[in-house]
Amino acid sequence: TGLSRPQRMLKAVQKNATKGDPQSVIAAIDYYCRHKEWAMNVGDDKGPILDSVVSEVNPSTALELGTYCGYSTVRIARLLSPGSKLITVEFNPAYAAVARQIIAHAGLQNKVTLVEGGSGDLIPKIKEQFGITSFDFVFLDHWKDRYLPDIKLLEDCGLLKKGSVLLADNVICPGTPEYLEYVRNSPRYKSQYFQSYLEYTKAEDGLEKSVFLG
Ligand SMILES: O=C(NCCNC(=O)c1cc(-c2ccc(F)cc2)cc(O)c1O)c1cc(O)ncn1
Ligand SMILES: [Mg+2]
Repeated sequence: TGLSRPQRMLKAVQKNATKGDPQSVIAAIDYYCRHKEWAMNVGDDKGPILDSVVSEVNPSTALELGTYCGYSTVRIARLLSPGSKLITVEFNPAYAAVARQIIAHAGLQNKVTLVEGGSGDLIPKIKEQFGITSFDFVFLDHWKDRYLPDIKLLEDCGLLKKGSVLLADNVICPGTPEYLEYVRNSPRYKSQYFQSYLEYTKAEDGLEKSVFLG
């Protein structure tokens, strides 16, 4: 049945983006998804909000849950200071295979570690496997019903510290009601909603930024 949607997106990047140029990779994906076929990248409406939070935090250690094709991985990694690391977790091997090639096309493979597996299984192993004590920044963009259990897991594993910033995609569409209720009502978080649009559409969506208070 030919190429998958992620594989078609990869071909568009390889055809239209300049190797080693993250901005051209981002532009090629956004063009493809807006004019050819929709895909669940954070996109060019929410993307600048992601960029501004990453730039403000300037994380030494960052975690992304839900790589998909690597679009937000490239957005985040291109803004990291030298010596900083982004770990990105993807459950779906087909997605991970495309993401590795898109991240490499952008020339960001040295800043990114892509780990294949379920976030619930991998999070408890991160300290020992990567020698990371805590994350300055976490981007949540994976299965929407995993957002809440996974931040509780991050808390329990001691991977968040005072000031760690969580940024969650899709809090309106598809929606993450339990997660939102938790971060907005917990005394352990200071939460803020950034209204935007579902990628490449006119539907409402937004990002929730939550600072861990320790
Ligand atoms: O689907 C897996 N991950 C993507 C999570 N992300 C989403 O589901 C997602 C969905 C949407 C979305 C919004 C409106 C709509 F009509 C349809 C989809 C938008 C987004 O921005 C997302 O981020 C997945 C599969 C698998 O086999 N293993 C591990 N993960
Ligand atoms: Mg998303």
